[in-house]
Amino acid sequence: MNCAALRLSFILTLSCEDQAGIVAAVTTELANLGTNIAESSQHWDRASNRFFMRIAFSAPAWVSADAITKGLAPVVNRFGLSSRLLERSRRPKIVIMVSKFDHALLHLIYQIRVGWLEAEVAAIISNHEDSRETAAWAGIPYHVLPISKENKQEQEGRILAVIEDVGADLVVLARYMQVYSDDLAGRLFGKVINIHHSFLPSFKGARPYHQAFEHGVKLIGATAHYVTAQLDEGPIIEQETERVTHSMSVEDFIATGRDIESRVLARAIKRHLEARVMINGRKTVVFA
Ligand SMILES: Nc1nc2c(c(=O)[nH]1)N[C@@H](CN(C=O)c1ccc(C(=O)N[C@@H](CCC(=O)O)C(=O)O)cc1)CN2
Repeated sequence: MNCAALRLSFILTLSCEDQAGIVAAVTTELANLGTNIAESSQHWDRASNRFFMRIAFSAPAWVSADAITKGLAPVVNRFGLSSRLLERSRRPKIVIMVSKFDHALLHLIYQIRVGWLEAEVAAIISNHEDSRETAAWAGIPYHVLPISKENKQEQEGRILAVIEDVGADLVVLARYMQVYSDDLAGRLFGKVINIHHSFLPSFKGARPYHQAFEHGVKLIGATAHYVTAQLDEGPIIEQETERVTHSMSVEDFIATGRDIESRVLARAIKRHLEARVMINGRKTVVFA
């Protein structure tokens, strides 16, 4: 009999103030629960004196998530752990938000189709009609929610309704060019990833390629980050840059940037969905 068929996969992430004995206590309890550890990563952040850990493990099918949570409770209380247990039995659901530029959206659909990104696109939300055909081709529900200064609050309520209706685990802003209100950004903190088309913290806000072009930069880049009320200042998850030269136009910057944006966003989502990203104040810990 294939023993792997009778096991469930979990990921445990935890953080706390650094102190001795955390790894030993956690792994001992996991062993007592009959689990097999497949991957373990740790990081002590000197600046904040906080300890971060990510453990991927499998458990016999009769060991439920509740049993693991109960078994770990004494360790959680002893060390004051902030912990999260993720069961990897179902594909995570994502909602992708897009405006007019669809390169990042198309790249995500492709990476899911070829199996590199394990996720289900439960819905696409846009403030424009431009990606309706793409959604129909991919068999994904498409919600057009036009936005204006007058209807912003109502439109954001409809965004929330879609996210809640489909049970989204993550919202992806794939060049969605509208600023989330402080309320929406706050309510969804840690659950919304944006791709900004610059090497942050340079060139926040609108038209970063034009800003970069005017500054005569020799590198352009893209940054995937969690969305916060402070525009393009959320905890950074993934970045990449590429060289540019004086002979390139701003249109060349935009064309070069499309591939960088798509790759960076896809890597950030993959790492988030695998619980490899832990928020550490205004920064992140990203376990490879
Ligand atoms: N609260 C937040 N909302 C959003 C963030 C964020 O970090 N926090 N990221 C943006 C994406 N973005 C850059 O990556 C961005 C989007 C829009 C603008 C902007 O100035 N938009 C104009 C309208 C532009 C248009 O309609 O074409 C505006 O809102 O007045 C700047 C940066 C997503 N939201």
